[in-house]
Amino acid sequence: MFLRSALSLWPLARNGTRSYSSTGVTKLVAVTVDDQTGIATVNLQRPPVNSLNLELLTELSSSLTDLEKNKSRGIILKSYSDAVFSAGIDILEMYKCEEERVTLFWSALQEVWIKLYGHFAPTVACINGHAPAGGCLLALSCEYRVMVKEKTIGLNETKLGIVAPQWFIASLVNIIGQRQSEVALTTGKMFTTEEALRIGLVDEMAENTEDAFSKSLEFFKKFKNISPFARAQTKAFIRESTIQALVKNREKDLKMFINEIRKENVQKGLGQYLESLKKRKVS
Ligand SMILES: CC/C=C\C/C=C\CCC/C=C/CC(=O)SCCNC(=O)CCNC(=O)[C@H](O)C(C)(C)COP(=O)(O)OP(=O)(O)OC[C@H]1O[C@@H](n2cnc3c(N)ncnc32)[C@H](O)[C@@H]1OP(=O)(O)O
Repeated sequence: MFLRSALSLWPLARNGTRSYSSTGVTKLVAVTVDDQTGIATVNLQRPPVNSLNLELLTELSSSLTDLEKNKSRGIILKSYSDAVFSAGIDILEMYKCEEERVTLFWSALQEVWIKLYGHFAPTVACINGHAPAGGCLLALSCEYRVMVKEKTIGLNETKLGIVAPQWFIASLVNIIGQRQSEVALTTGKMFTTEEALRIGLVDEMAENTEDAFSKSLEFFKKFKNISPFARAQTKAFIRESTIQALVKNREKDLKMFINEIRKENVQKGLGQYLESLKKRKVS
């Protein structure tokens, strides 16, 4: 009954799923909701590597708001690409950036993290490709991670000469603990899927995207006999202090980000990193 009335808020059904985008035109984020289960698939689709720019984050943020309003039964976050889940922040948002745009950009990233980390329904990252830095952050924000074999994941910020903000760090520490996080963050370690599974950074390994998706769906079955309210409130209690640490310091965090990326040595490093990306290829 509850499911029916919640789902009736969604746009027209098509082949057992409902698709929508908050702008009415699907662009960088496509959301489909399964009619039977009420589970939403949020597909990131910004070629070539789903790097996170202002437009993608703004769409993702409003999709998350819609899913919260429409009482989705769960979210699977995945990529349109079998190669890359998300390449993290679009370096062009940090390199030679205008103050107004970078302010909007960082605020949108904060907003997405707050909404995803605190989403009331169960969330799964179906990591069907590489997930460095901001890509890893999105995966860490979910409750469960299924990752396709032979990909890589990690917070590699120090390799770019930048510092992962406290909320990135907290998201990692809450999953793999302080010691493992310290080593990983200070060395900018990118874990293979197999390594990530061993340290609990991901929960399951999959053969391919299809396998990852079906394993992601299985996660929701764990809550079949659990009260949705009890589940959601427990999640909120567990995550509250981590979320509040950013919510209370958003302005300070924004200023720190802008100060940091404006430094001459950081700008130089980002420029060199962009150049090196253009020269190299990952198999
Ligand atoms: C005191 C502290 C206080 C505050 C904090 C201050 C500071 C800042 C914290 C900021 C946090 C940043 C987090 C980030 O997310 S930074 C981004 C890090 N991302 C990466 O390092 C990933 C880089 N990319 C890759 O490793 C590979 O591209 C990848 C493995 C994802 C995919 O490889 P593949 O071979 O499939 O593709 P490529 O040929 O490499 O790439 C295709 C084209 O895309 C361009 N590209 C890739 N990644 C990015 C990116 N992140 N931003 C912009 N552009 C990107 C790449 O150059 C290719 O372009 P073309 O050559 O085709 O033009």
